[in-house]
Amino acid sequence: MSFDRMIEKIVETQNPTVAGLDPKLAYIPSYILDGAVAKYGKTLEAAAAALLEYNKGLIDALCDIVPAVKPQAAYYEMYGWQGVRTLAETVAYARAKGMFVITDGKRNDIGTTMEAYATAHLGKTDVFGEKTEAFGADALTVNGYLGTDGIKPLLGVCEAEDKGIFVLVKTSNPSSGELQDQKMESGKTVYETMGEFCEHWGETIMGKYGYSGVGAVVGATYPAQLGEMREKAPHTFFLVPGYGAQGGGADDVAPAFDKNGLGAIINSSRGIMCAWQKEKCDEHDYAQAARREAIRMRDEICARIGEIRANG
Ligand SMILES: O=C(O)c1cc(=O)[nH]c(=O)n1[C@@H]1O[C@H](COP(=O)(O)O)[C@@H](O)[C@H]1O
Repeated sequence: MSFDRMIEKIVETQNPTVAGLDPKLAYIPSYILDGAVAKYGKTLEAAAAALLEYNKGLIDALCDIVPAVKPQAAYYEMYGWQGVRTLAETVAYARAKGMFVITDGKRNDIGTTMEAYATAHLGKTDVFGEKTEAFGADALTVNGYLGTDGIKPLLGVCEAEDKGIFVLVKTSNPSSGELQDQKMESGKTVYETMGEFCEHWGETIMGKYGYSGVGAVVGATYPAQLGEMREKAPHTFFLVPGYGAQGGGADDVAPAFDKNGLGAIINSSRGIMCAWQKEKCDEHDYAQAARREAIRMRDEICARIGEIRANG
């Protein structure tokens, strides 16, 4: 019902980061692609099989040092139902390896439809009287801009199934300020107001470490807002994308953490997935290159957190 399981995983691995699994065929070594095409031809089935093999390699290489993965649903939907099957298989594989799985779906709709999304990704679907996990993630990214009735159905599922949600508050993209930075009649910005909603929505699903099961997405590309929101939303755990490929670094993400070095999990997708291409190493070494980048990222961020804690 909260992010306690994720926090415990972060503490166990001493690593407040999440590896994004946003696979594209262009990132996948040719030996994997060739094998899939030899088996299935140039089909969606082949693409989906290649994605799965690539993801499994990454998960195997990361699962003992990185607490969580974040597959972004769009990269799987791009390959039709075959791709969506790979999403489900990726979630199951990562969970079986002990990783906390955040499905990045950014879902949003009216209450009754959100109930269906909540059931699909976090809950159990009623199949002829039998309750079965459909996708089975641990957390889901959602858009809260439809208001409370869109979020409420998720809270019930989070409480019953020990799951969490991350609500978009201040996104990492260049245009995020167009709407999110606007001042409302209250004098507060839109993102600040959404942060207040997160604090409120989370009240009924508080965890033992002071954070609720309602987290917020706040981008690494806006460090000042990260620091502002850390103060204003003290019970809201942050998912922080924008490190690496979007330009964010350790200094930028540092304000996301509380005085105990908790409170945030930093995502890198392309930075980790494409490390082998950046390194220009042998393609068979792609997963170990991802591991090297994940270790570099962890050490850089942990060193920065250590400095902050040392300086009070
Ligand atoms: O919800 C997200 O994860 C998200 C929110 C946001 O504001 N910005 C953002 O980049 N993301 C996601 O975080 C990932 C960033 O990927 P990289 O830029 O490759 O590290 C992608 O899956 C994005 O969809």
